[in-house]
Amino acid sequence: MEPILLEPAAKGLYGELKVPGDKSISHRAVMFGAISSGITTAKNFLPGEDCLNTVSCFRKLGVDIETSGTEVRINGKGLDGLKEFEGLLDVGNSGTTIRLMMGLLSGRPFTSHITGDESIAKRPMNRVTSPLLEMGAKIEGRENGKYAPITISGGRLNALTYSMPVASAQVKSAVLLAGLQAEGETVIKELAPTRDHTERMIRLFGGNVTTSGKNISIKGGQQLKAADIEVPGDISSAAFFLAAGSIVPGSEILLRNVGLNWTRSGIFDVMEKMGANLSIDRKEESFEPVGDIRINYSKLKGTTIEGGLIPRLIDELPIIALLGTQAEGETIIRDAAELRVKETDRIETVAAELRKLGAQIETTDDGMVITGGTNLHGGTVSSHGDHRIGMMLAIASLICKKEVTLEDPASIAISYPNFFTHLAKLR
Ligand SMILES: O=C(O)C1=C[C@@H](OP(=O)(O)O)[C@@H](O)[C@H](O)C1
Ligand SMILES: C=C(OP(=O)(O)O)C(=O)O
Repeated sequence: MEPILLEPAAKGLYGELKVPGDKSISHRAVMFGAISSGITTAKNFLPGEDCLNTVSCFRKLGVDIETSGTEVRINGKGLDGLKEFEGLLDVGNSGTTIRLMMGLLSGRPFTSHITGDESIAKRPMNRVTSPLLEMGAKIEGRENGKYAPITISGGRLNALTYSMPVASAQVKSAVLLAGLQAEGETVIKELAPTRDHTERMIRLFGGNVTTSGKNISIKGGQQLKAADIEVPGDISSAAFFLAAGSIVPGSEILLRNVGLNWTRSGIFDVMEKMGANLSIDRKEESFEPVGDIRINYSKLKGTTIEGGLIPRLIDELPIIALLGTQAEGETIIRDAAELRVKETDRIETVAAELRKLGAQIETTDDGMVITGGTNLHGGTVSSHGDHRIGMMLAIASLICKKEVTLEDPASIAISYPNFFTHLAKLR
């Protein structure tokens, strides 16, 4: 796709939006629908490229899945309904798809080959390979199973007690999906709480998983039953408009039906600490909490973001860095080395691209130090194929003195296909 020219905002952003369905929950709706028995329907499903790749992989594994816009119907035949696919299962750009599928396919009695794009080929898979090997799976990949393409010869698994070396919902979910098929009880010990959509979904599908402090346990041999799901709006997508509303003077934006799961809502803690004018109207809770969020422009102040807060806002750190450039004083991000192994090295990409617009950001091993109160000028920047970097830069362009040319804007469709239509609605 051609670069796109983005004009600064002439006035405040105003209006209301329903952001698309949550990416993490959409992936899991397809996966759990596929391994349960009966018809699962998901409404407000995210038709972004990552989730469509999950659909395509499960179709290849023999699951009948119908999609129509944001509605998906999955005809699950239980775990045994998955059939060997001799070709390549291609996850595209989606880390969630490859890592969760590795856990699931480790317990299936056939061989699977999983691959993805250039970015996936650079992301570490050993964090998943290693507990799965301990459970008895046979996994091969480049550099001793560290990188995709990955080949899994699945079969009987033994339960495992696993202390996670990183705070990662993808690793936790992969081990849970393997644990669901293993002999005995698998116990996962988390370093810090990470998103708990897998645990919630297992319960919604009639399974049993227990959480006690940082320990999560699951017994093998459970059969899951189909469920009907209404996917909440994605808080990680909402975050771009929360940021826009709080840095473009005169703005007032209402975001409806956004997921408010505590394990994902660290962005609220940070924005409140920065002095953002944010109010949340919580709705009655279903399997995931949802509500409406109103944001008004206000002056921000710098803050420090670290420790257990990081996994609760990991995907929001690029847009939080932009907030930091506009706040009074310094904003410091620490303990976020995980950013280096996302779609791009998000510490270096955020800093390099925002510097092109005039920001002052120093990178550290595990974060950034962002100087506040900087005026951004125009320029040419790139998403580097990373959807969150692309959206962050598009929001930055609103407060730039001159136009911004954004290269590789197509990547935004990975998680937010109608992002530019929504942005135009608010202008
Ligand atoms: O489980 C998930 O759906 C996700 C977990 C996070 O990754 P990690 O588990 O690698 O932290 C997050 O960054 C990703 O966007 C989605
Ligand atoms: C890191 C992300 O996704 P994934 O790991 O699924 O590629 C993301 O969406 O920001």
